[in-house]
Amino acid sequence: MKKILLLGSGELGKEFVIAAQRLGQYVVAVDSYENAPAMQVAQSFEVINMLDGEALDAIVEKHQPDFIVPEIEAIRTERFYTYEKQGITVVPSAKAANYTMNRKAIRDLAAKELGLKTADYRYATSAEELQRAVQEIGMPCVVKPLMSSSGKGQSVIKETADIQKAWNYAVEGSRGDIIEVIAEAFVSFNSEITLLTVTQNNQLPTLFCPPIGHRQERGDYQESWQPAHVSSEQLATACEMAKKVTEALGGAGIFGVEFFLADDGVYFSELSPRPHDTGMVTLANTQNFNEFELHLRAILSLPIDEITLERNGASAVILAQKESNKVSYNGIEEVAGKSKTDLRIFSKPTSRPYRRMGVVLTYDAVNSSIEDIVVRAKELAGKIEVNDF
Ligand SMILES: Nc1ncnc2c1ncn2[C@@H]1O[C@H](COP(=O)(O)OP(=O)(O)OP(=O)(O)O)[C@@H](O)[C@H]1O
Ligand SMILES: NCC(=O)N[C@@H]1O[C@H](COP(=O)([O-])[O-])[C@@H](O)[C@H]1O
Ligand SMILES: [Mg+2]
Repeated sequence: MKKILLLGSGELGKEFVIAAQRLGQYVVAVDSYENAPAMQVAQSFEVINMLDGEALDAIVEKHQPDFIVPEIEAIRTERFYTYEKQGITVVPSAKAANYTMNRKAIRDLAAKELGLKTADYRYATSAEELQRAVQEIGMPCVVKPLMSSSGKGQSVIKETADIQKAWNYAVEGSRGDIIEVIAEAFVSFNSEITLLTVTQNNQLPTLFCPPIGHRQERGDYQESWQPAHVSSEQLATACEMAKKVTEALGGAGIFGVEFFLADDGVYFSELSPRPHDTGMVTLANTQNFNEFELHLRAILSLPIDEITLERNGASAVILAQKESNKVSYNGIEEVAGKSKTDLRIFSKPTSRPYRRMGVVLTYDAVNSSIEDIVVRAKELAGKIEVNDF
């Protein structure tokens, strides 16, 4: 049995812990608040501020884990290099977690070092610098804090009057201590995908899951589906780029590599060195192993014979509308009564506007219409109401 220190205990962590429990592992789930989803199913838990390096050191020292598995980006990841030197395996690697928590590190690696095609981009540390950046890359463009996730602090500049607003919004939405933003040329893509990529130990080959399509609003995913319609040329290009970037980051585990598919080619956007939110569609048993099981197997160096598409599926998010610390749900019975449908409520102890509280999962046979499955997921997610009790 291995001891896993899971840093971040949201919905993705919860499914990962379930996968770990099923293979007899021990998990200490960590987050900034009590009763977080993954804590509800782990053997043990800790509540700390993960951006506090000393607090991190203390729990690593206390639990002496075999593996540290980051589940969110907002962690004092610089400390990971030290843990790695102490002989702890940071998943997938200290470099992967550290580079991806800062958009600058991962973007420069992808675009400059590895030569992957990305949107044109500039960095800015003030509203004036942002103005210059916008002049250079043109409008519309997308502004994001260097440190943020799930669309926090992200906005689109369409005219000069938006620049100051975009700067203020990015600063407000920035996590961590760096006040700097990236401005990216707006890519008018036809679709976007997540390519779940599994790197393995012992010289075993990198594996790819069938591509996942998704739709985003406010920088956060609303529906995802698998498989996405992608031409074989585009898929081959995406796989090649995913292989390059995951190899450069090192280690074993699953990565969610995000791409924009446009008329002028495939753009690398960013990646998560961990299960991806859009990959929750694999909870509809679209594959022989879901993304959490794949992450665990890769970490433990367990064989993954192959990854196969078992059926088509979709996920649609259930969002809260208001703040509450007494959350309950209406409509579960109605959704549960539908065929080829399932759902997950994450059991987050509190809600706030737009907080993701659950997902509805729909599926059908491999040759069925993906469009119909997505429509069904979306419609059924709309039937679940997050309420006070
Ligand atoms: N340069 C761009 N051109 C067009 N759309 C973009 C661009 N950058 C981001 N977007 C849109 O915004 C979404 C969120 O962007 P991104 O993935 O960079 O944000 P994030 O905060 O890291 O989100 P998450 O952590 O949930 O992956 C993208 O999936 C895409 O729909
Ligand atoms: N795009 C990243 C992502 O989906 N992360 C997932 O959301 C949780 C935070 O949710 P919360 O903000 O509702 O606590 C994280 O812990 C992770 O599971
Ligand atoms: Mg993203």
